Amino acid sequence: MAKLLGEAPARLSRPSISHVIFDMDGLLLDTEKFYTEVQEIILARYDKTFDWSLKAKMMGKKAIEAAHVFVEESGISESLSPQQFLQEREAMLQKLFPTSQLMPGAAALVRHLGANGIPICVATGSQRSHFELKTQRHGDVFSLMNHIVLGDDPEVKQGKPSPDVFLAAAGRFEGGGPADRRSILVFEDAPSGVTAAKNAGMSVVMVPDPRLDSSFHQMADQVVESLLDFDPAEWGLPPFCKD
Ligand SMILES: O=P(O)(O)OC[C@H](O)CO
Ligand SMILES: [Mg+2]
Repeated sequence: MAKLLGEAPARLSRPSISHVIFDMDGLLLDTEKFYTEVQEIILARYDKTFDWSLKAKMMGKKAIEAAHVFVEESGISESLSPQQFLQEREAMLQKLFPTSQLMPGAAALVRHLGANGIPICVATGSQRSHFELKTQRHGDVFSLMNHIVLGDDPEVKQGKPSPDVFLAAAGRFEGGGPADRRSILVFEDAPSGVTAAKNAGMSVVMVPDPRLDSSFHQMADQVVESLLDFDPAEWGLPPFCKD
């Protein structure tokens, strides 16, 4: 099976990458499954099914923005407000988040780029309280980041697909980051995140969940099945050492 799922037509003009920004949920950490699980439980109470077309519209967004999508798109806004939805899922999420695991290939890629002096950071829609719970067992990886920009950062006025979180992340690299934003490579799993990175003028590798409709792959510059399949050398980044 091909590990490279897609390639944008502009492959030959691919820029050389100097800086890397990682998304967190569903990209570095396997936390998207927790959101799916609790949202399935909540919708089941209304005799409704949580499916991947709704998931695609929610993932990557700030909590309150995703909550509006959830109650409106599922047709339960008369019974449950976005705020009530967030309160209800919070208790379940707080139990699940500390069990978060790294996605395949995440630790190796972060360590490789860090060891080779590539400036790296995280840009997530996740709020600080959730970030702390999700990363409590993964300080060794997250401590390698130059900085981490969270969804409740004052500079992030709007969540993804707004470019705010990626522009804030770029601006916090030494010297304000590279002038040519295309030389920043963003790793993302969510449609809203890929759009946000493109809105910020950056290059994007998408690592989508296989259940996500492939029409969402189109905006990404490259689509891979797993971080294990990413080849840094294709982007002018230091190559992995061959054993
Ligand atoms: O994918 P992230 O890291 O931007 O997180 C967004 C939400 O917390 C979950 O969809
Ligand atoms: Mg994500």
